[in-house]
Amino acid sequence: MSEKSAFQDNYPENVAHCYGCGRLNGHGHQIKTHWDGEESVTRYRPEPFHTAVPGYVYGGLIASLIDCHSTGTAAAAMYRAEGREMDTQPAFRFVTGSLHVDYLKPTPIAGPLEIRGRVKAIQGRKVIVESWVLAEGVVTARGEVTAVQMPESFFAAALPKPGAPTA
Ligand SMILES: CCCCCCCCCCCCCCCC(=O)SCCNC(=O)CCNC(=O)[C@H](O)C(C)(C)COP(=O)(O)OP(=O)(O)OC[C@H]1O[C@@H](n2cnc3c(N)ncnc32)[C@H](O)[C@@H]1OP(=O)(O)O
Repeated sequence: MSEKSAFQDNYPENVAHCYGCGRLNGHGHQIKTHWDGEESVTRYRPEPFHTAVPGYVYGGLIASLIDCHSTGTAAAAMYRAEGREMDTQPAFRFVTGSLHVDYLKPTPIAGPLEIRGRVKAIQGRKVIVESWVLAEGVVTARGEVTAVQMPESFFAAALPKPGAPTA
């Protein structure tokens, strides 16, 4: 069942607001990623305002797509490694420890992009994922992400402290 839903559809609510992949972020990219055998795949259609040089995609968007595609792949890979469905608890919540992107060719803004990923290694709490961006079947960018399972302290650090200024 959850192998058919997108990885991101299974994110618990407290990690479902990410600008790149959160289904609850109405301003975000809301990417959707699925397994395709041993690879993960996301399809995304850039908007005209995602322009860098006219006709080509802004590199920050490409980095964002690689980032969230890869962190989602990391989480899904942990479920696979444990033989668990993605909607079961406890959830494997990941954040980006490092993000590396090589821009190989200009990425045309017309038409859909495909982001594909593959797990390079699962090492304790971290998963290393390599991902690449294809436009019309041509690889235009390649990335590597080290995704790390969030320590419990992550949420505490993210929340405003009682009495702290809010603006
Ligand atoms: C699928 C279905 C359901 C899924 C269910 C939920 C899924 C949920 C997915 C949510 C997807 C959201 C996707 C948001 C994508 C962002 O945009 S996240 C925002 C950007 N990232 C951040 O803000 C992270 C900020 N950094 C931190 O919070 C901390 O530095 C970290 C990354 C959590 C690491 O802290 P820590 O765990 O205390 O660190 P530590 O114990 O020293 O390190 C753990 C391991 O990670 C390694 N590591 C730590 N930092 C780095 C680094 N920068 N580079 C390389 N390795 C590193 C360490 O070397 C160590 O490795 P080992 O020694 O164990 O081999």
